[in-house]
This record gives sequence, structure tokens and C-alpha cells, in this order.
Amino acid sequence: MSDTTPVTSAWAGAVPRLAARGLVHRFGDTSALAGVDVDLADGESLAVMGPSGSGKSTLLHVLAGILVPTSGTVALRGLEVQALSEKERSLLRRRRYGFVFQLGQLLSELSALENVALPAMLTGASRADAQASAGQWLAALGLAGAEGRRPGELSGGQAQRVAVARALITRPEVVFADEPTGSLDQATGHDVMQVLRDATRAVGASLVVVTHDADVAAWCDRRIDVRDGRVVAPGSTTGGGAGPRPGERDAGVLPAHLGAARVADVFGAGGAR
Ligand SMILES: Nc1ncnc2c1ncn2[C@@H]1O[C@H](COP(=O)(O)OP(=O)(O)OP(=O)(O)O)[C@@H](O)[C@H]1O
Repeated sequence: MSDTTPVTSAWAGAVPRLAARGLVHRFGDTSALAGVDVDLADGESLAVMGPSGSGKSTLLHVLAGILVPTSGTVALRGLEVQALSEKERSLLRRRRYGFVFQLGQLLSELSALENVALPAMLTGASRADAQASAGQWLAALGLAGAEGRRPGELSGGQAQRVAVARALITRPEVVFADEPTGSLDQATGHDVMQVLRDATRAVGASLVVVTHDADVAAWCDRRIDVRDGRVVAPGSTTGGGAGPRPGERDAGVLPAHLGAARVADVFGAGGAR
């Protein structure tokens, strides 16, 4: 780069997709976050680890605009989320974020197809378009044929794949996952993490995963450790974003049910953004 190259905040890559500074959050007398800084780059996956009660979920909720921090800032591409009204934050979550939680988050009275279509309809798609897109998502995530099943008729791993499809149908900029493999056995958990990471990458979204489990964290590009509301190990790596992950011989090869070409064909290579 020459001395005359302009370096401004508009320079590509200069602004992290998500940037949090000085996050403090108190629940009454309890200090859940005690000064957290964290950046999330475009397309990056970040694992948030730490013991029970350390503040992981609170951090995820503050980053996602579900909770407003007691002090500090959270910027999505420069937009200060904590300064928005509750209604604006709700719209932002619906349009620009996706969420995957522990098992049990799907609406039990709706079919898999209807569960996935719902966020698209809430952002203005017609029922027909939303259901067509939901069908493509379910097929891309290996659930062709399961469209009509209700959550109670799906295995845990299948239900979490439906949840991944539901999180991604609106092509969010950031996906937030809180213990997404929490109720699954280890093999199924790895399967879900691979689907979550690869499908998130396929649409160009960034990913934040809260987990207790180092093997789950190893699926992410980067990991931070939280203790008593502070980041104690910023940027510690998990074995590298490009290296093989548990249960995966070649990180560049997607499982058969999530072929790269298939996802790219359906949703556009490189994603929506
Ligand atoms: N709604 C709330 N009201 C009061 N205190 C809360 C609330 N939510 C969290 N806390 C407290 O804030 C601290 C951080 O909780 P948080 O749920 O963020 O931790 P965590 O690391 O996600 O824990 P876990 O792994 O058990 O889910 C804890 O002391 C917890 O008891």
C-alpha cells in the first residue's frame, strides 16, 4: 500500500461486520458483562466459550440486540444497535439476523416447511414464495421428504437442521447460535455444526456460536473465552479456520447432503451480500 492510499472507514474491510466496545450489562446487582470488546469480520465464525454463568448468553443477547447493554456499544456495519428503539431492534433482528437455539425452538403445530417459511413471510414474502424457498432450503440441508413433518416427528438432528434453514432463509448478515448442539449426542452435534457452519458460509453470513463444548467451538474460525463477564482469551485459535475439523477429513469438502455446488446453485455463490 502506498503512502497516498486513502485509508478511511469506507475502505473495504475497514469496518467489521459487528463491533462491540466496552460492553457492560447488569441484572440488578449481578454484573453479567464487565467490559467486553469483540469484533466479528465478514463471513467469520466465532465461538464464545466459558463456564456456566460466565456471561456467554448475555453477550450473545447484547450482540444480537435482544438486550440493550447497561453501557457500551454494538455496531452492525457502523449502525449503533443499542441506540435503536425496541421496534427498530426487532425489525433489525428479523431482517438482518438469524437465530438457532437449543432443541425445542420450532413451533410444534407447524410443519417443517411452515417453520422455515415463517421468517420469510414475516419479512414480506408471499406464502407461495416463502414455501418454495423453504422447500429449497430443506432439500439443500438434506431434508427433502420431511417438509410435512411436525417437529415432534423429526429426530433431534433433523429438527436442528430445520432450525438452521429457518435461520438462513432470510439471508441474514449474522447468525447467532446459543448451544445449538446442546441436546444432541456428539456425532449428531458435529453433523449439525458442520451444516450450520457450511450453510452460513454459503450465504456469506457471519456466525456467533455460544457453547460449553470445545469440540463444537473447533468448528469456528476463532474462539473467545469468557470468565466473570470478561474476555480472558481474546482471539485464541481453535486449530485454524482452514484445518480439518472433528469428524471431517477435508475441511474443503462438504458432506454429501450439503454439496457446495448445490447450495451455491440454489442460493447464489458467495451469498446474498
Ligand atoms: N434475566 C436475568 N436476571 C438476573 N440475572 C441474570 C439473568 N440472566 C442472566 N443472569 C445472570 O447473569 C450472569 C451471566 O449469565 P449468562 O446466562 O449470560 O451466563 P452463561 O455463561 O450463558 O451461562 P450458561 O452457560 O449456564 O447458560 C449469571 O450470574 C446469571 O445468573
